[in-house]
Amino acid sequence: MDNVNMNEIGYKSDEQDLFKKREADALAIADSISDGIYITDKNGVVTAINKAFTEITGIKAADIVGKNMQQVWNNVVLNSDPAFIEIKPEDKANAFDMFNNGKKKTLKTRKPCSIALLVLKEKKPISVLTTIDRMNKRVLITGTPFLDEDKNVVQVLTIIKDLTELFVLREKLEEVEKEKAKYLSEIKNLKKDIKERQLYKDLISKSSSMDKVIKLIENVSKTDATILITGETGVGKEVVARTIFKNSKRANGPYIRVNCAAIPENLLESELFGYEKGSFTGASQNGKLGLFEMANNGTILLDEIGEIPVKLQPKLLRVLQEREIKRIGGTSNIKIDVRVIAATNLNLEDEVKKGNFREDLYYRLNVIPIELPPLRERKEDISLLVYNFLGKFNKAYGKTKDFDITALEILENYSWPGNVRELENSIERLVVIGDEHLITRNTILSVLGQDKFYEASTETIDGTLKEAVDKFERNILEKTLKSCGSTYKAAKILGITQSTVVRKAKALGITEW
Ligand SMILES: Nc1ncnc2c1ncn2[C@@H]1O[C@H](COP(=O)(O)OP(=O)(O)OP(=O)(O)O)[C@@H](O)[C@H]1O
Repeated sequence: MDNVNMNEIGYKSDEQDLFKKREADALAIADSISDGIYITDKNGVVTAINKAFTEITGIKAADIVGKNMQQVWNNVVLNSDPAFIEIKPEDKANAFDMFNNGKKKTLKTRKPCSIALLVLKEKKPISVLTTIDRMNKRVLITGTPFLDEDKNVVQVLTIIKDLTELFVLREKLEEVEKEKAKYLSEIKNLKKDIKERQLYKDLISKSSSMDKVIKLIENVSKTDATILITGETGVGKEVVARTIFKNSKRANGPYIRVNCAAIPENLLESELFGYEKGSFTGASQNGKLGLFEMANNGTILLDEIGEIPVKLQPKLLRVLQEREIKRIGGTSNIKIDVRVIAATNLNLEDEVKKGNFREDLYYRLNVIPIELPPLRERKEDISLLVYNFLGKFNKAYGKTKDFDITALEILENYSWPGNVRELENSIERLVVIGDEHLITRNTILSVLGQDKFYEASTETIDGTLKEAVDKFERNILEKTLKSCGSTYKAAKILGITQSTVVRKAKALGITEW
């Protein structure tokens, strides 16, 4: 610990001896502790500092010892510290929280000044939290007065506790806590997501157009409204109907699917509405429960509704209007509580115009229309469907097949006229056929047929055969080069040499990929 020559500050020699003796021990102890210490006399002159004081404040003994704190403050400290936050002695243990909450104006802030001088003035212990900017430190400074018998301050002991590391740790802890909270909420959301997706697990999609459909499904599932699902063959109309059923309050009731196109016209009526015993030649002696009755308290899907014979349409209209059926040969009406979902790949408005479908029945069915877009209009769904089907069929056939990037690209670019059904069947074939682990573009072309994937190039071409062939070649070469990014890889995929790829690309004017 560095201290001042006692003569210089006016101590008598016997006082000096006593003082020095006592101090010698105290100073040795002071140097060994990690808190910064400085002592000022009753005039505010610094009489001693310890080593930690210099380490924490950067102020050397020569700059401070023997000098008045006001002078030191003016020369060294002033302008470097922001406002002091005063901490009551009893709050010192909670200095961290005090500092963080200090910005909340609940704590008294003081104009930066020398704590020793402040203690001299106010004659009481004072603690402040502040920063020493030039040392990049956060500190708790506590000044304690030593009073004589007349309550005059004879000395001030100021201790500077370096809290920087603790603050850094505290901040890190807070960051970790925040991260933890973020992850916990993410996990919660994920679980919620998975739970929600569970309801839609049969309906795989990520396209925005299918998102809209899912939103609509969510909204209509909870109602009993009649729904008409339209869309090309294989787009997933049945999947949507089943999803609505599973999410409805009728989920525990029956779900009956009737393919109106698959049942012969003369049988459809008895299938739908049932018959009383002996009501017609060949009828069962016990009569028969119709599908509407079987679906009571549940849901009936009238698939391929566009195919329902005109003769039967008034009877169906009556069921929708009155919510009751009459069995063939029966005399009484039977009340039924069935939610009706109809699906078709025909344009029912056209069928109405052609006279094949009753307009009133169309309106009764079309209360909530759900139109499913064809797969070619939601290409974003293809990769997700591909990998889902790949997983499904790998599991089913005990395989571990995978697609390479060129394979996925060719699948994404195909127009899939048979929609998801065609895609699903294609993936099944690709998994079943062949032993190679990796399904490549070539595998697809050979298993599923070249022609179908080159349909885009079979459009009518004006010009000579050579021009048509060139266009076709350029198309294939360009796409392959773009998808794999190298002439070597393209050569491998297309089954030609790399020099042929380079020569053809040059001849066909393909310069970038
Ligand atoms: N979004 C989807 N996610 C997963 N599988 C789907 C999806 N859409 C359709 N499928 C699958 O595709 C096949 C055809 O679907 P679905 O029978 O629902 O089509 P559809 O539109 O009713 O066809 P159709 O008009 O020929 O009756 C089914 O095996 C079904 O599981």
